[in-house]
Amino acid sequence: MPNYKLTYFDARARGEPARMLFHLVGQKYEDIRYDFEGQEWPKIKGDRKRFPLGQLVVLDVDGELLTQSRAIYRYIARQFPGDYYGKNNMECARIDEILGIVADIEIAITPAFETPDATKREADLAKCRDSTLKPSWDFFSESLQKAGGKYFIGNRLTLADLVIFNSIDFFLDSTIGLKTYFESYPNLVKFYESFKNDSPLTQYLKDRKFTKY
Ligand SMILES: N[C@@H](CCC(=O)N[C@@H](CS)C(=O)NCC(=O)O)C(=O)O
Repeated sequence: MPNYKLTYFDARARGEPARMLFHLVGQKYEDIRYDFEGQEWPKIKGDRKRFPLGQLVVLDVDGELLTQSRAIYRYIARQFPGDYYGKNNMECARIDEILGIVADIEIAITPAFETPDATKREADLAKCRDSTLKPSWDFFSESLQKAGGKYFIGNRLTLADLVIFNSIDFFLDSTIGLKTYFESYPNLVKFYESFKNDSPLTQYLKDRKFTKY
C-alpha cells in the first residue's frame, strides 16, 4: 500500500474533499497543513521539487507528486473501492460536470475574498452570486430533485456529493453572508443537513479540526 501525504493549507476549501475521501475509504494519510497567512509558505512555495506549481493542493504518493485538486480527488476515488467516481462513463461525466461547476464557483468568488475593501467586496459578491452562484445552485437544485433528493448521482454517495457539500459549507461558514440566499433552495438545505447529520461522514465532520474556511 503506498504512503500518502496530502499537503494543503490549514483550511477546508480545495483540500477538504481529498481528506473526506481518505476518511471514507479508510486510508491513513499524512495531513500536512501550512498557515495561509503565515511566514513559511511564501518562503517555500518556490521549491518546485516539493510544490511543482507553487500552489496547493499537493498529494505525494510514495514520492510521486500530484497537483490540481480535481485530479487528486479523482485519483483517490478511483484508487479505492466504493465507486465514488461513478460506476459508468455517464456517472463519471456527471461527476466531472459538478467538479467543473464547483471549480468555476471557486474562481468567481476569489475576488470577493481577496479584497480588503468592504464596498468592493459587496459588489464582487453580488456579481458572483448573480452570474455564477445562481445558475450553479439552480442547476444543483434541479439535478438533486431529478435524482430523488438525497444524492446527486446514482442514488448513492459519490464524489459529487462531497464537493457540493464542501462548496456549500464554505459559503455558509465564510464571512461573506450567503446563508439567507442559500435558504431559498430548500432541497439543497435538506441535502446539506442530511450530509452533515446522517451520512458516513457525520462523525468525521464532528471530529475534524475547525478552520475558518
Ligand atoms: N487549480 C488549482 C488551484 C490551486 C490554488 O489556487 N491553490 C491556492 C489555494 S486554494 C494556493 O495555493 N494559493 C497560495 C499561493 O498561490 O501562494 C487546484 O485546483 O488545485
